[in-house]
Amino acid sequence: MTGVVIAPSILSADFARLGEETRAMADAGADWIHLDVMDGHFVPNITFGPGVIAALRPVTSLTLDVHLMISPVDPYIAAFAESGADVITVHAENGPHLHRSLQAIRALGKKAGVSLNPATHESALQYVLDDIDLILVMSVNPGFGGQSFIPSQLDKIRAIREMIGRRAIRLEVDGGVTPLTAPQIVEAGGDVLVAGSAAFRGGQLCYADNIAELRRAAASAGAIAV
Ligand SMILES: O=C(CO)[C@@H](O)[C@H](O)COP(=O)(O)O
Repeated sequence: MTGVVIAPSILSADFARLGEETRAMADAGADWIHLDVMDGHFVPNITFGPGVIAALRPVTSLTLDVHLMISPVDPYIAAFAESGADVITVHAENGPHLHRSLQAIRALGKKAGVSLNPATHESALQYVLDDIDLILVMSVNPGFGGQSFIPSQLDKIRAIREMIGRRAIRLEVDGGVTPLTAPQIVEAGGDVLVAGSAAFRGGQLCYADNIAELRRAAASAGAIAV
């Protein structure tokens, strides 16, 4: 559980070359690959399904961190588990049976995550804390890359870090993560940084520098006031 994980979001990759982009990010020093699954219903955008994740599985041994922004989610959990996902995250806002979804993910041998939209209070996590491996704070409204970090989410990250206590739960933050916001996020308690635009900007020749810059920024947390 030590160290900050850098997880590039392939939402910002060149979709015509997803395999090559995933490999390039792995070679550039990424820790995990974050995959945003969107259905055009739970969020106003559509991306890809388990077939694409299954196609990327042989490309890298890095953790495939799958964020399901789909509703309903339960009928698709098994397909995403079979696709080779390592972590499967569902939304607390996604229906009345969050606990059941988390049980289903763990029963399939995968790590289970819960995500909260920016307007959702952290108390939604209270009764599932012993059923999860990861909490994902959306620091933008989900659907698109390139949005600005919503500062109010720093208080939520702090509150969730308190709630986690000594449990082995990763606290992931996604949306507007850049070398400027990363120190504040880590200072507040985030330990997995999902970055789309900041990781992929400039093309493949820049990926190693982009990852290194995010890592340096995360490591500088503590040297700043928030
Ligand atoms: O899930 C999402 C957006 O819904 C994110 O993973 C974005 O891909 C992050 O993009 P940037 O804000 O880092 O550009």
